[in-house]
Amino acid sequence: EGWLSLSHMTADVSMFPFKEWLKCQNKAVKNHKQELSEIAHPQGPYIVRETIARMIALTRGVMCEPEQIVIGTGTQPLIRQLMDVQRNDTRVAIENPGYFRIYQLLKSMNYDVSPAPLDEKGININKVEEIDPNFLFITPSHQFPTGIIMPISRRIELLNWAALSNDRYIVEDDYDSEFKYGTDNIPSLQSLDRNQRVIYTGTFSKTLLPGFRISYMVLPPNLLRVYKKYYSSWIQGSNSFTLYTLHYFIKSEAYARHIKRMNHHYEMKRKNLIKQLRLRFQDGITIKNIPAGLHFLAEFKTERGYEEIEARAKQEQLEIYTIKRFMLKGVTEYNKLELVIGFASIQNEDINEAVDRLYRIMK
Ligand SMILES: Cc1ncc(COP(=O)(O)O)c(/C=N/[C@@H](CCC(=O)O)COc2ccccc2)c1O
Repeated sequence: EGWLSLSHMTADVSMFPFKEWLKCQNKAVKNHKQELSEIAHPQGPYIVRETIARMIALTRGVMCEPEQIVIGTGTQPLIRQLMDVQRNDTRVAIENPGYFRIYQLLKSMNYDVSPAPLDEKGININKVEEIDPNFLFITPSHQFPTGIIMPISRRIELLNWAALSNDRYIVEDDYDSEFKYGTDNIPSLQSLDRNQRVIYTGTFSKTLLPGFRISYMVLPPNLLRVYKKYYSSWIQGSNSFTLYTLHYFIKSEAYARHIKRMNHHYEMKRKNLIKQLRLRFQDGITIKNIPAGLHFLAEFKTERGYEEIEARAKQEQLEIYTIKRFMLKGVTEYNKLELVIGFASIQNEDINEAVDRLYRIMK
C-alpha cells in the first residue's frame, strides 16, 4: 500500500494554487526583466520588502519600515547573518524542547547556548533571568513543538526583562502563526516592543512551500545599523524571480485566499485525525489539543521505548517523529512516549489507515 505520513515537516502540496503562482511568475517576467538582469539589494528588492512589511503589519501587528526587513533563503541563514556580527562572548538561550536546528547552528558558531525550560505560559521567565542571555530565541505565537500560545502577561514580562539592558534581545520566531482554528490570533511580541529589543523572523515555508526557501527578519533600527555596516557588499541569496512572483502573489490577494482555504482544509483534517485517534486509542492517548499549527503533541501509554517505536514505524511504513528531536538536552523522562503528529501531508481518506498502523506500532 506504500508509505503514509504523519510528518509535521511537509505542507499539503495537493492544495497549492500553482496556476495562480504561474500567473504571478508571468507578471514578474513582464514587469521586472531589468531587475532580474541586475544584482538585487543586499536585503532583497525594495518593493518585495515593502509588500512583506505591509502584510505583517496587517496580519501580525508588526511595526516596521521596508528598510528594516532582510529577506533570506531560510531562517537558519538569517540567524547566521544576525549572529555572525555579534561579540564572541554573547550568551544565548533557547526554548527546550525547541527548534533544534537553530540550537545546533548557534552551538556550531561557538556561542554559549543554554536550553531554557518551559512552563504552561511558554518560556520560564525565572530561568531566563538566571541564564541572563544577550539573545533569547522563542516561538511565542505557537511554541514549537509544544504548541503553547504565550499569553500577553508572559510577553510583557519578557519585554520588561529585555528593556532593562541595552545588551538584551529577543528573537521572535513567528513560525506557524498563520494557522489558528477558532483560537485567538494574538498579535506579535514585536507589536508590543517599545524599546527596540525584538528581532522578528517569519517564513513562507508553511504557508507556501518549504522548497521556495523564502524567509525574512525585521531588525530594530540599532541592529539594522550594525547589519548594514557588515553586509553592505553582501549579495542577496534569494532568487529575485521567486521574490517578485511572491510580491504579485501577495498583492493579488492570492496569498490571503490561499491561507484562508488552507486553514479550513487543515482544520477539517485535524478534527478528523483527532477523532479517529481518540476512537482507536481511548484512554491510551492524551492529546495536547491546542487548536493551531500543522501538528499537535500526543502522549501514548505503551511499554515500548523510542527506538523500538521508530523501528516499528518503519516496518508499518508510517512516517512519524517523536519529541526526542526537540529535546535539546536529550530525552530525560522515559516513562511516557510523546509523538509530534503532523496532519498537513496525510490525505483525509488515508487517516483511518494511518491510525490503524499507529495502533499496531504502539500496542
Ligand atoms: C521553529 C521553526 N522556525 C522556522 C522554521 C522554518 O524555517 P525556514 O523554512 O528555514 O524558514 C521551522 C521549520 N521547521 C521545519 C522542520 C522542523 C523539524 O526539523 O523538525 C518544518 O517546516 C515545515 C513544516 C510544515 C510545512 C512546511 C515546512 C521551525 O520549526
